[in-house]
Amino acid sequence: MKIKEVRLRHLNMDLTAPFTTSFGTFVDKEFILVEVKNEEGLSGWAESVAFGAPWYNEETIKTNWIMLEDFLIPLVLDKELEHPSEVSEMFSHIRKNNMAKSAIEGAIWDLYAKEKNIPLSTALGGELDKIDVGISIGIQETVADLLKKIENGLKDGYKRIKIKIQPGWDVDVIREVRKQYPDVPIMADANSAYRLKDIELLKQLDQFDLMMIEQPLSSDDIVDHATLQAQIKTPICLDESIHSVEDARKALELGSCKIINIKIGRVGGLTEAKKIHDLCKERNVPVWCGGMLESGIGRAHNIALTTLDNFTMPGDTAASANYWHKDIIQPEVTVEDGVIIVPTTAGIGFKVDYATVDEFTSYSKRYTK
Ligand SMILES: O=C(O)CCC(=O)c1ccccc1C(=O)O
Ligand SMILES: [Mg+2]
Repeated sequence: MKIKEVRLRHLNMDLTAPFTTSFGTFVDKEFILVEVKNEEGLSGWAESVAFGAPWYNEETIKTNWIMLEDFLIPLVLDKELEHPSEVSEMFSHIRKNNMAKSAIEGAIWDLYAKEKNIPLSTALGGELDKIDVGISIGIQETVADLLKKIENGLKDGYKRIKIKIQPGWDVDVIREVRKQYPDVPIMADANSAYRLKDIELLKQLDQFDLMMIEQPLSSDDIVDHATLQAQIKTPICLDESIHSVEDARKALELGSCKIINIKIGRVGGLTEAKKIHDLCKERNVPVWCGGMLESGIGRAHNIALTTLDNFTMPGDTAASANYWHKDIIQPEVTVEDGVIIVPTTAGIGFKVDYATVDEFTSYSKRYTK
């Protein structure tokens, strides 16, 4: 396989509703779409999940664009590749910038699967033909608004409800939700909003039988999380703190978490994501696939990854319509009874809708050797 051309596009898509986390509110999603082409003009696609501002991690759309243009694209253009797993090796001397790396690595995985005429899920070694998904609900203005969103999510069939929390929107809110829904699988995601000094408050969450609490403490911490996990019953799931299979190994060895949220972008690509999956499987630690408000292209990658058999908990890959007025793939991602049917056609398994891509593209650039 040889990459003869790379095209970067900058897109901006309006969300159907604002999405609020402890670190900020999204009303739209700006992102970079990566298209790689081989000698026959076949295209592979992926997106960067970096946000416009460095809220979730240190990367942004602009830092990703620069990393891609100055370092990552030149490393892959016109190189003979046997397998996409070589890409993360080629990038290994470049520190961090995982979302930028993942964006081009993912596009190469898609192209590889298309060249082989197999689904991306199969190329990754995934075997599930359908996957379970849940929904992530942002911080709302009122508890009534939250209960309404949960009702809609359950009506749509989602298999678990994730509730974003932050100081001031936590124990009392979850109590109300539990009162209304005593048996629904519920989890909370704090996006690093607490510190160990909040331990008494976090202990109170134990009474609600949550599936897990996601990333309660600092985004760069695995030490305090271990202290916290030893003192609460609710399983901790790490998101922001895990950037690699090595981070996962250390967190598991310290007892910092009992579950890991795998996000392809956060860990630098599909190859590393699979390694984390494999390590967790070996250690009987369940994983699930997180989301970054992706367009259909990122969503398709998440679906493919989730077909690996240790993705035993519902992920955040909700339907396209949960986020977008119109998605950039055909067909859009749909969810029925909390299940997504895994596509069986080559690569990501969804057609890229060029006209809609163009509609949302503000600028683009083409790279050749
Ligand atoms: O629905 C999704 O795509 C995931 C929503 C979500 O929880 C999220 C959205 C933006 C940034 C971080 C997170 C997160 O999982 O922490
Ligand atoms: Mg999270």
